[in-house]
Amino acid sequence: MLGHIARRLGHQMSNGLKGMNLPHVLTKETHRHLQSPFDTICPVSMMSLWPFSGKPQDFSQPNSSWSPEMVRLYEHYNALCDAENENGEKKRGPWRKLPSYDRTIKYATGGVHLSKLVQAKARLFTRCIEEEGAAFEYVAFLNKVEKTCVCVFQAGHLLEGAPGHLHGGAIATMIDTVTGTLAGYLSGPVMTAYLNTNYRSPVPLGSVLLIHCALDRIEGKKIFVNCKVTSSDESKLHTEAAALFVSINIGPLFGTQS
Ligand SMILES: CCCCCCCC(=O)SCCNC(=O)CCNC(=O)[C@H](O)C(C)(C)COP(=O)(O)OP(=O)(O)OC[C@H]1O[C@@H](n2cnc3c(N)ncnc32)[C@H](O)[C@@H]1OP(=O)(O)O
Repeated sequence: MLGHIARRLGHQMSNGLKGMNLPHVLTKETHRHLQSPFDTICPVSMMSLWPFSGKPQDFSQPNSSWSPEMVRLYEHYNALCDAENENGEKKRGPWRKLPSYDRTIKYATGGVHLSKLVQAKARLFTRCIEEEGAAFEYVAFLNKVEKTCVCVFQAGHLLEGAPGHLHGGAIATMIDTVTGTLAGYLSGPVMTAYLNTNYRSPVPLGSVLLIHCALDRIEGKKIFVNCKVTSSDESKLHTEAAALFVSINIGPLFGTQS
């Protein structure tokens, strides 16, 4: 959700804004992002990545735990990121693969409720387990034309709820993550106000799922997003959800009201 700000901040810092008040920069970024929701999406290789310590790991790249179905779907959506024009030349398609790191803004100050120790150890919930394949393996793609996001998700063995099946909270976590990512790319920093989830059929552990999210509407500060979780061939509906995100001023998260 805040990854775009980290990337943009990196660009600004490399251009000599070091020492600027961070919340002030972030607020400016929020406004800039609101005006131009998609132009911050760029390939990882082109990003300036301060405030990460070095080049952060993109966890949404294939690893050895990914099943053939997971890899197939990754390659399918990855291929949609490139398109050909009528002359057969390659150009960027409407889809973008979104990188996924284990933190958003690694060295940002603040987290007003956190001790420095906790702050230093903080990790994005879905990226907090180091064993590949054990929990949340996923990759998300964003379609800037359709204002949709699709996530390919492989549910690992540490996510058990009912015996042999995926925990409902883990499903909700992924829905929150993907709908929140879409809302964030559309409107800048947001927080989940509600997430209404209907579980239609249980998900066997180890399954590969598709999580399709689409913008429903934006009303002022409110971004409404709907979501469907299906089997990888889309024949079985597992979960439906409707989420409301509210645009926020992220200053308070960093210890200031401005
Ligand atoms: C890359 C990874 C992405 C991961 C994404 C994960 C995102 C998260 O999980 S965030 C964590 C969970 N969410 C939270 O902790 C949020 C806690 N709640 C809050 O902070 C606030 O209530 C917040 C920000 C949602 C709204 O507060 P605030 O900005 O003051 O909004 P407020 O002015 O009260 O309301 C704005 C509008 O939203 C509406 N609204 C706010 N909350 C709700 C709600 N729960 N239900 C319905 N409508 C609501 C209000 O009625 C109002 O509508 P209108 O403009 O039509 O009058």
